[in-house]
Amino acid sequence: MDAREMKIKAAEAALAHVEDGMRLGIGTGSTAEEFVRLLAEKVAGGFRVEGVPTSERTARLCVELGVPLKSLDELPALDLTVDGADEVDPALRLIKGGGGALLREKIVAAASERMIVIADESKLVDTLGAYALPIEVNPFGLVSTRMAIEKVAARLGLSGELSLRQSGDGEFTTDGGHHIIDASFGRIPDAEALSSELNSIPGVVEHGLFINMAALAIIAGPAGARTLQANR
Ligand SMILES: O=C(CO)[C@H](O)[C@H](O)COP(=O)(O)O
Repeated sequence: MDAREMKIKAAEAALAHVEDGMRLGIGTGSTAEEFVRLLAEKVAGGFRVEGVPTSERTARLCVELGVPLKSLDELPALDLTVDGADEVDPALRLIKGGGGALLREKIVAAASERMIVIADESKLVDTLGAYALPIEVNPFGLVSTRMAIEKVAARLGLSGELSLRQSGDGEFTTDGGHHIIDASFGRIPDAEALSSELNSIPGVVEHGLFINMAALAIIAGPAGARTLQANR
């Protein structure tokens, strides 16, 4: 089974949690897109859902495939969000934002009764941090914000390269008009402490640590999909 097939397996298993009439947060990335494709097939067969996309990219795919969309202001409380992740640890702490949508992803997940994460098994780790942590920052005062990130990281015994994400023609810009610093801290032993320290920096708009948000993770490997439950 190749990586795409594993993503499809995870997406299929997540679809089993979606009930007719649900208000759904719809994630971003290649795994979430497999979910959108499967959801669109069900919608074409008469299944009713209303989706809130977590990015312009996801919105475009939903429109193309006929998945009905609403804005989060129109549907401010959602039943379920299904989204991918860059890393998942055994406590279902996540690193997200590889696709640059972490701010809307976190807002949508927080507005949802439940979040289900779907991923292939390469995303499952013992400790978060091998994947560089995306930190969404306001373009104003970028150098000061970067220094503040280095300072809080050092207080927690973390260091590593902070690189401003680039796209083809300059700095990568998120759907909200911000930039992303990818922080290669390596192992993050205390994700909760890093999360609250980063939240205290004014120029940090949001970061990719999702803690106490996912209720279930559906992880697909060559033998099929298995479900991990959060112990809360
Ligand atoms: O957080 C994300 C986007 O901001 C994605 O969920 C994450 O990057 C995983 O993407 P993929 O399913 O393509 O591996």
